[in-house]
Amino acid sequence: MTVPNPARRTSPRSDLTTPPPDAAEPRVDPKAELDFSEIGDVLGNACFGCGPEVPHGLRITRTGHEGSTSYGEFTVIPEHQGAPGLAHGGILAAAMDEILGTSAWLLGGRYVTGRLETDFVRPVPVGSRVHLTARCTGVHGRKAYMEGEGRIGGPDGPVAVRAAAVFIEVPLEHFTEER
Ligand SMILES: CCCCCCCCCCCC(=O)SCCNC(=O)CCNC(=O)[C@H](O)C(C)(C)COP(=O)(O)OP(=O)(O)OC[C@H]1O[C@@H](n2cnc3c(N)ncnc32)[C@H](O)[C@@H]1OP(=O)(O)O
Repeated sequence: MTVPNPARRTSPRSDLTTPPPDAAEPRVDPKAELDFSEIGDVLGNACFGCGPEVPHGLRITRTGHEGSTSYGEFTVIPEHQGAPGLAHGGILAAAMDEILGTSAWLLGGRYVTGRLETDFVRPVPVGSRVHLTARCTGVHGRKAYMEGEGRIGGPDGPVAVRAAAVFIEVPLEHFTEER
């Protein structure tokens, strides 16, 4: 297996996903926190990322949070393959989108992914349990800057994927208007 060179893989962040100097510190909304711990499935069960019974979905379990840092896990199943025996990169990006979106949710607004940048650091074999972490690095207007990583086998396992993103706050109509 190819060994990644950490010196060349410091961060997926670009200027677009780096908070500006005058960004505010993230503040967790107590009501969103309540959603996280007591409702969990507030968005329904159809989500490809976290729906517990979506066929071939990621079925990510949110395992906890500390401030805006959130944690989750999922298992790579054969239907998540790209190259034989290995997770598809799009699956790993979707997993990062989900956990980054979870941290954005904790801020209390309704956020959608505007931009998602991903570094694929090492291959992830089918059967792996992937441990996801995400956090908010700053808020500026409607923009929430996010970053996170996925590790193989445990919270201290080797990093397989890193992501940085900017999420944009949207009104409720974003989800309800007819298109
Ligand atoms: C416990 C339960 C947990 C629940 C946890 C739930 C987890 C769910 C996770 C899944 C999340 C998703 O996948 S969401 C689905 C994927 N995403 C989408 O479908 C979004 C599609 N795109 C859009 O609808 C739109 O482009 C928007 C809303 C993103 C932006 O449009 P807009 O509202 O007109 O805003 P606009 O004026 O263009 O931009 C507002 C500001 O954001 C910046 N901005 C906009 N787009 C970008 C961009 N790509 N990259 C950088 N910056 C951007 C602009 O420069 C501007 O900055 P400034 O001028 O203010 O400085």
